[in-house]
Amino acid sequence: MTPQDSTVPHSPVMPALPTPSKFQQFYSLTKPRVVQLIVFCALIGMVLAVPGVPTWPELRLGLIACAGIWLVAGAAAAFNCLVEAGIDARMKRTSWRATAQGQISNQMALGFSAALCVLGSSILYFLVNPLTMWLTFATFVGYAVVYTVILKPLTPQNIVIGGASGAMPPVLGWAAMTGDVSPQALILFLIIFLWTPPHFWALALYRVEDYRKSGLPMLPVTHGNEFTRLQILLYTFVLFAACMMPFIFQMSGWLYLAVAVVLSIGFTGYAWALWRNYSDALARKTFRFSLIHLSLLFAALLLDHYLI
Ligand code: HEM
Ligand SMILES: CC(C)=CCC/C(C)=C/CC/C(C)=C/COP(=O)(O)OP(=O)(O)O
Repeated sequence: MTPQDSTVPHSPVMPALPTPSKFQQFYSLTKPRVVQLIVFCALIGMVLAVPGVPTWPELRLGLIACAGIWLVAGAAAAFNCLVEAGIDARMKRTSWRATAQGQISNQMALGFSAALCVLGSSILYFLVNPLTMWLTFATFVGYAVVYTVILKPLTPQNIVIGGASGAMPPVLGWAAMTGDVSPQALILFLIIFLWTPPHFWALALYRVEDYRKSGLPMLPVTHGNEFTRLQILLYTFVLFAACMMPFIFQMSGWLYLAVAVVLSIGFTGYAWALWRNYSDALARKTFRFSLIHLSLLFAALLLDHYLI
């Protein structure tokens, strides 16, 4: 059961969940599952940046960089929870958050976010390299300030432009290992960038009432269900092409290609089915499939790099 399930009002069958500990409350502000996938994508950037099997110093550098990126990404997520405490309180999906419930004060959340950001940035600056620190810090600002504070309340294209910060992890991983940003890393950036709109809009479709209440100009609220479904479909087409790029540009082999084709057909298939015949249940499945798509796509890059 997820925490948001506990917000079902006065359910006769659902016993109240025990109040989470202070540690759990702070930890959940870092959006752990999202950040896990973010760090995994950074890890794949690291793996592809190093030809063959990594040496022990490379492995150690990679693990340290993962820790630094993890901390700064968690800081960005916590800052988002702080800024959006009022909005989160209005939405069923997010109303359980400790900041929304007032269990963690604004000062505490700010201090927590700042501490994670300073710690993570210091690790990256002193133990990895300054370029990775600056890129990761720019990503923090991109998500915490540009997306959360400026774009999200301003335009339905918020997640498209803001998605650039979510797409940065492979670039950060690559920079950590090589001290440089390469075109190959930018291909991985492009894949996550194009994946983000169908990922988010599928969720926004079946959570549309939440977003209406929030007052945020999310696409299904401003442009309706049908237009959003069309956008999802179009993005999955372009994403399909982008997912072929690692093979075309010889960053991967046949294993990746086979997995990428199957996953892309799956994602486009969901988007097509959603376009033809909408239901909340299908939108939910499409959102869930987006997570499988990105996770397996990047796992295939890893396997391909080592096995073939
Ligand atoms: C601006 C970009 C993005 C937006 C607006 C967005 C939005 C969301 C939202 C609203 C959820 C919550 C779903 C729920 O509570 O049921 C979610 C879940 C998730 N997102 Fe994203 N997302 C973005 C980018 C990313 C990126 C870049 C990644 C990873 C690389 C990612 C990975 C995930 C994962 C793993 C979940 C599931 C979390 C869970 O099950 O608790 N998202 N996303
Ligand atoms: C330094 C670094 C790598 C930073 C990564 C930034 C980051 C955490 C990107 C993930 C994007 C994300 C959690 C979107 C959730 O959307 P939302 O915030 O609109 O969702 P909500 O409604 O659940 O708050």
